[in-house]
Amino acid sequence: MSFSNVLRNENQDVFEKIFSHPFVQGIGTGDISKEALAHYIKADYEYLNAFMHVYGVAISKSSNREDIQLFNQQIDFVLNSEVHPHNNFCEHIGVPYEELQGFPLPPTADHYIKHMLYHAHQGGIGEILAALLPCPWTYLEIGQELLDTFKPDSSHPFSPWIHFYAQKKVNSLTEVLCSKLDDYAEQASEEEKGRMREAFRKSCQLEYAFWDMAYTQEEWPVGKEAVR
Ligand SMILES: Cc1ncc(C[n+]2csc(CCO)c2C)c(N)n1
Repeated sequence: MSFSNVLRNENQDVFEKIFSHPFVQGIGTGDISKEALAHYIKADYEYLNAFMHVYGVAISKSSNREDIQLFNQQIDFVLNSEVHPHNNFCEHIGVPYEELQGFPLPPTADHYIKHMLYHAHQGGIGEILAALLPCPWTYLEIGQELLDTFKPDSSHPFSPWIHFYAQKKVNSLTEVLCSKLDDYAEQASEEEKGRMREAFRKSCQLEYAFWDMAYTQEEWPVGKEAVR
């Protein structure tokens, strides 16, 4: 079995918890509060900025053009395509996207980006890929699950979001990251593979926690007002 499939299998428990989370199920039923959607968009906009920084660090550690090309393609997707699912949520709640940008991250999203940046700076390309992979992989499977279960048509408020993540392009972006991770895993020591497994699992847990953060509209318990 490939290393990426080992990672996927040993995190089946967390993937299932993500599919059944009330925010994710709410995308399927079309029923989520406007406040939770706005909270999600505010945090995700900043999260995606940090995600591109992680790809930037990966580019700086790349030793060949094939890897640079792969990370560049992922940045292009985040920059130019991921605005579509965000716009779907924004249109639904009737708030312009621009009004939800530039907010400080709540604790869980802050934890998630710092976890990825830690592996970006401390690890090699294999470890960075392991930390990044749950991000497209969980969204691809959420899209596929919601498409199969709810079969949204054009009257469904989140049909564009569901179709976006269930699409072939997200599948191929995930597959290419998996096969690159498998290449690096073949050369990696047992210790390095241990760090990859740890990074992957924590990102899965943080994907779950991110949905929960948006659903509960998590804030810092004290000192929320910015100090300038
Ligand atoms: C918290 C959070 N996790 C995952 C995604 C989805 N996503 C982010 S980047 C990317 C492309 C992979 O390079 C995909 C599919 C999101 N928007 N927010």
